Amino acid sequence: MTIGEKTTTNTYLNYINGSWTASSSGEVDKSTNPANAQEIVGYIQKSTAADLDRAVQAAKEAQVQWRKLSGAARGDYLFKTANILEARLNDIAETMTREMGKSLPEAKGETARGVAILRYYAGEGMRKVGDVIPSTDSEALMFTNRVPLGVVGIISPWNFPVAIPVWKIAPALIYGNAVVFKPAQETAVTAAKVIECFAEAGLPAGVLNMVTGAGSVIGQGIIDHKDIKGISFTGSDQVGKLVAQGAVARGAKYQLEMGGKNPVIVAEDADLDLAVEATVSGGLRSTGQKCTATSRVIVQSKIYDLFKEKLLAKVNEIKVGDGLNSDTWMGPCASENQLNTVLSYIEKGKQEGATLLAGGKRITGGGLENGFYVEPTVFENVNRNMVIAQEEIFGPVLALIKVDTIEEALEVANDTKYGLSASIFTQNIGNMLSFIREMDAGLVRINAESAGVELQAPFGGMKQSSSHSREQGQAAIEFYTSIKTVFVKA
Ligand SMILES: NC(=O)c1ccc[n+]([C@@H]2O[C@H](COP(=O)([O-])OP(=O)(O)OC[C@H]3O[C@@H](n4cnc5c(N)ncnc54)[C@H](O)[C@@H]3O)[C@@H](O)[C@H]2O)c1
Ligand SMILES: O=CCCC(=O)C(=O)O
Repeated sequence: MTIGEKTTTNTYLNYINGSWTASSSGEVDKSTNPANAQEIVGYIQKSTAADLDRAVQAAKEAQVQWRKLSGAARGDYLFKTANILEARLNDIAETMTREMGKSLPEAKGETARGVAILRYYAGEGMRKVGDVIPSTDSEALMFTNRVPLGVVGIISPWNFPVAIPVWKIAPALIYGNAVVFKPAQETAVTAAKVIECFAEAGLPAGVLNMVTGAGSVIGQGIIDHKDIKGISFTGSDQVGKLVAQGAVARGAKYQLEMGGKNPVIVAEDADLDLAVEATVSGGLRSTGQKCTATSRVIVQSKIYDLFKEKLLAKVNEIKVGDGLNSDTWMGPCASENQLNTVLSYIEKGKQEGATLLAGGKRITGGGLENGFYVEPTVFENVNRNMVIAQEEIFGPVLALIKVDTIEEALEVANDTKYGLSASIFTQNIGNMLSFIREMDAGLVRINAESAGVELQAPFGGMKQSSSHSREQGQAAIEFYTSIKTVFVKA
């Protein structure tokens, strides 16, 4: 520890074959608080390929019995886990805020979402998994059944450290798979606390394993491991492409959920106060670090000036600070790397000729000097080809783009490689229908912000935002199982 660092630290271990275990490397990484880089939240294992191997072997052995349990019996473990997570909600949410910076109310909301996801998938153990299909042979019975993949590898990002792991682990388990989970190293303490809930629920040893460590070692190890039959990945499109290439090379199933460059269209007939509220919330909550965050604000020229004035008034009211403080609306960027990425995009925007209307700088005063804070930032005079209109920034930066017509708005909205989420504010049914029909995004929202995912509905993107698969709701069964068609004749 260097001088000035403070810690209440615990060291968090890997969870392998039902035991909390130190890495064979003997090395740990530290997880620090982005609101105050001198505070260490915990130490986490810097694992090796040998640790991963042990986890995969344990999962492989445990899956043999796990898949034989009824869906209801597997569901019971998820119900128990949900109750434990609910009882620990405050502690886990606080850890999340300390580890990645989002405000405590948002962290509590996310943890509560984790509880609801567990209950949803616990119930899924009692729902139908197949269909009876008429055979051409009148004496035969033909139907479909679903079988688990075996061992699945789960690789998750740092921005939703409870919800994303849970929305992958819960369906994987309920459909009879065993899991090897690699969380983002930035939020591995929160992840360990979530896994503690599964362990406390008495999940059989080996069914769920967690191995923390570098993406290039443990993530790549999951991609390459011959005994991992499916990989569910959420993260950047650069790493997602590596997952896809590696999985295809060895014939493993894979699922990718990646970035977004999500637009909101504000039509001239929109309720402007609602549109402003949703743009600020959708673009700047969680410091803009949601894959569904609004980053392009496409506004019809007739109401552009009024919308801009209202938007800037709201943005200027935002209170930035430590997410644990009750008056904080927006916390820091999740890491120094993330802060530097955001600042470099802001510089790029200025160089390309966009006009800075608000923010644009790191915040170092008022007790925030040890954190990775950036001002909520708004640009105008952005054209659709600029880097800030094309690349995912993953920070609190809004780019205003003026258009004349809804047709032009849709054309601009679709003009990126991404297609995750999008929203429109309008009262005109024709505009709504055009948007629903023509917007290339996996999630389209009318008169609602671009962020906000419901656990019972399919979630995923079009174009380069995803592998065209869907997570959550009943859609999850498509990834975590294979269909077996059964023909029976006495
Ligand atoms: N579409 C969605 O559902 C969704 C949700 C949340 C975040 N995201 C995206 O995630 C990104 C931010 O998260 P991030 O910075 O953690 O992403 P990232 O791609 O850097 O990391 C994601 C995970 O991949 C691991 N990883 C890194 N290198 C690897 C490698 N070579 N092989 C295998 N695994 C490796 C990381 O350790 C981490 O666990 C953004 O692009 C965001 O849009 C998408
Ligand atoms: O970061 C991706 C997930 C987004 C999400 O869960 C939400 O918008 O609610």
